[in-house]
Amino acid sequence: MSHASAAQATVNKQLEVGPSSVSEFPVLMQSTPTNAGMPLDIGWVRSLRANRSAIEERAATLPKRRTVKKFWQAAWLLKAVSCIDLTTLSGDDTAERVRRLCYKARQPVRQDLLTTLGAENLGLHVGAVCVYHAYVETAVRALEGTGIPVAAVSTGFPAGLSPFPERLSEIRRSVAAGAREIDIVITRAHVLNADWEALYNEVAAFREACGDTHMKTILATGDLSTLRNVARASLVCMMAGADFIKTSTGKESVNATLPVGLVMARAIREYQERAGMKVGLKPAGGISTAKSALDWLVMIKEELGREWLDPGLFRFGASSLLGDIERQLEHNATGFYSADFRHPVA
Ligand SMILES: O=C[C@H](O)COP(=O)(O)O
Repeated sequence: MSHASAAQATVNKQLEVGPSSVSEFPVLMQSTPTNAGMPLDIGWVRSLRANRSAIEERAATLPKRRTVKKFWQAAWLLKAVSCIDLTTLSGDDTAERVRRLCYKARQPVRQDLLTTLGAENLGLHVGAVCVYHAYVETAVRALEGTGIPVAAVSTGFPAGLSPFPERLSEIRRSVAAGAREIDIVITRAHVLNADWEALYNEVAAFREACGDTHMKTILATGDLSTLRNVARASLVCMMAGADFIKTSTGKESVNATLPVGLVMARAIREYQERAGMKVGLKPAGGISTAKSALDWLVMIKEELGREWLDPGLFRFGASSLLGDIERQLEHNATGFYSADFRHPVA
């Protein structure tokens, strides 16, 4: 067995999964569309309900159901790293910051820590680097030869209110600049007005503009008012061809929460059961601790199964999560916590 296979086997064992396969880890690069979509089924959309108190209760118990400790915790955290869309979406972004982020994306965890954890042969890197259109080319150049895709936020991110033709051409420009993943934002008013046809047509047009490029659909759930709206909007976006549904832009006042994630995960499950297609989930916004990353992974494993614990079907959109995970991995490796400044991201 090669070093990489041995490391793979260890990680898989610690994730309590079946036979080891080196193709499962390091990172799978599924950046081609996975969801063909289907015609809008308005009856199905309107049939979706969400029982807030049951969902909140389930979300509250999830983190207590599985405590992931010691080596098992390190394996789960390495998996979390492979699922991060390492993000910078700030008004003061610079080419230099984006290049530093890309450098971190290639080597997300210090080599000495990986060696101590026996994970030096995993070829670990993050799921993608996520930037504004203005920095797509910079990121593509900085990641050349790594296989790490660049994701661009698009369609008038974060509000999604620029003129429709501009939103379409923004997608096309980012694709032409080399983005392999496009994170679009929906028009929240379509959801709030229950205009499912308008939402479907909008997302289907974005899908077409993306061509073969992987499309993540940001619902901005903090703006959608009810969990029922979250469930219905999730389903409409999947019917319109979203490869991933993503919770938030990171700019709403409430971003990724476990109850919202649960509703979206169940919509994904229902879509798979009835339409036969697998759609990914990307919680984004405010996920900044190793503990919260583990809570999300546990939720995904419980609701969607081991298959979804993979960058092809699950991503964290996060600007500051990686530093805390690396710090926790250092604790796993050495028994000591180090200061935050020892784990800079960009
Ligand atoms: O899509 C990613 C989010 O904008 C990142 O949000 P964050 O800065 O709160 O981690």
